[in-house]
Parts: sequence; C-alpha cells; structure tokens
Amino acid sequence: MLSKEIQLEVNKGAMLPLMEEFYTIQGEGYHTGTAAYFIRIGGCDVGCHWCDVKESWNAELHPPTAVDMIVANASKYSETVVVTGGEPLMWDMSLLTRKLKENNRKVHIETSGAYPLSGTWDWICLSPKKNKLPTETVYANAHELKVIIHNKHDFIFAEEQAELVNKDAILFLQPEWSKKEEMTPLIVDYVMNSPKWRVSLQTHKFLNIP
Ligand SMILES: C[S@@+](CC[C@H](N)C(=O)[O-])C[C@H]1O[C@@H](n2cnc3c(N)ncnc32)[C@H](O)[C@@H]1O
Ligand SMILES: Nc1nc2[nH]cc(C(=O)O)c2c(=O)[nH]1
Ligand code: SF4
Ligand SMILES: [Mg+2]
Repeated sequence: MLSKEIQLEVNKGAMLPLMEEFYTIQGEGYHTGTAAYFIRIGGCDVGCHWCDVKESWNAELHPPTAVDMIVANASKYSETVVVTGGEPLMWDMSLLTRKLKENNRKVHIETSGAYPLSGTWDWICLSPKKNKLPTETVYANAHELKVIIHNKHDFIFAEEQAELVNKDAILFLQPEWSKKEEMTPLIVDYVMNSPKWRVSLQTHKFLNIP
C-alpha cells in the first residue's frame, strides 16, 4: 500500500510506477531503426495472454518515481523518448509529457488505447486489443495502428480496427513473437494483396537488444 501522500502524487501524474528505462533502438512500427530512450511504466489490466512483458502488469511491484527524475534521466540520452508499459494511459500522462516537451524531447507512446488519451504526443502508436477495445480519443489521434497477428482471425480484427482509426493513421501488421514462423508468411501474402498495410517486426529481438 502506498502512503496517502504518494498516492496523491500518483493520482495527479507527478509520480509514476517506473518499471525500467533504457536507451535502445525502436524495434517496431513506423520509427523502426531509430535511437530512442524507453520509459516503461508499470500497471496493465488488459491481459493479453501472449504479452511479452507480463512482469509489468502489477503496478504495486514498481516504485512510484518522480516525473522530474524520469525527465532529467531521459533527457541525458536521446532526442526521442518512447513511453510504454504496461499500459501508460492508465495514468495521467499530462505532466510527464509537458515536462519532456519543455526539455525539447520528441515524445512517443506505445498504447493499447484502452484508456482515454492524456498527455501531448508527437507520435501515438495504437496497438488495439480484443479484450479491452480502444477509446474514441485514441482512435482519433493515433499516428499508426499496429495490430498483432497471433492467429488467422486477427486479420479480420485488423480490418475492423482500420475502419475505426482516423484515416491518416499508417497501418501495420506485426506477428506475435511465439507464432512468427507460422504467421509471418501469411502477413507477407496479406500485405501484397492489400498494400494499405505494412509489415512490422520486433527487430530488437533479432538484434538481441532491449
Ligand atoms: C508490451 S506493449 C506495452 C504498451 C501497450 N500496453 C500496448 O499493448 O500497446 C508494447 C508493444 O508490444 C506489442 N507486443 C506485446 N507482446 C507481443 C508479442 N508477444 N509479440 C508481438 N508484439 C507484442 C504490443 O502489442 C505493443 O504494440
Ligand atoms: N527496442 C524496443 N522497441 C520497442 N518498441 C516497442 C516496445 C515496447 O515494448 O513498447 C519496444 C521494446 O521493448 N524495445
Ligand atoms: S495491453 Fe500491452 S502491456 Fe497490457 S497485456 Fe497487452 S501487450 Fe501487455
Ligand atoms: Mg517490447
């Protein structure tokens, strides 16, 4: 249990449960291959059975950390900061993004969109999940839609989500890691038949970097 004082700081987004932070190469989606500092915020209740960071789910395991400290650290490393999780939109992102912008950072988010949008973002990557669908604010503001393909039915889900996202969003299909041998050839065929989609791979896992 957090003390009342710390809980208040978390509620207003002045402290966030920080799981880890690392400087690496963006492995996925539109900005693949570019250097970025990642901030991983704990807490997620979406429950994807194939999630590759289940350790992030329980927010109580990750220490509430002052946003000022997160921003000071991140700004040392990279022009671009990617906020991920867990599900970062479970928390109020306003203060974190305002302070990163004051430090002239480009601020990106990786989100399932399951909670309303908070914060000001240069790039929003929406990766929608069937178990807890995105909110309207995230569909309206996403710059890219990245749908994970774990089985054949996920192509139908991808088309449904493409109808709901704003028309400027760039569309990606990304194989779920444990099914990549089976799903990647299907994605390749799918994209050649329906070239509004692009392929996204988790390239950091091939490079053995975080
Ligand atoms: C761990 S999530 C954290 C951010 C947010 N909760 C979300 O799901 O977008 C970061 C990205 O990794 C993707 N991802 C998670 N597990 C994956 C897996 N096993 N294979 C492929 N992509 C995965 C998610 O869909 C998301 O795009
Ligand atoms: N290199 C690298 N790129 C990423 N793109 C999205 C990631 C995430 O977990 O949100 C991720 C990650 O964990 N590592
Ligand atoms: S929404 Fe993101 S963090 Fe949460 S379970 Fe799904 S992939 Fe993992
Ligand atoms: Mg990851």
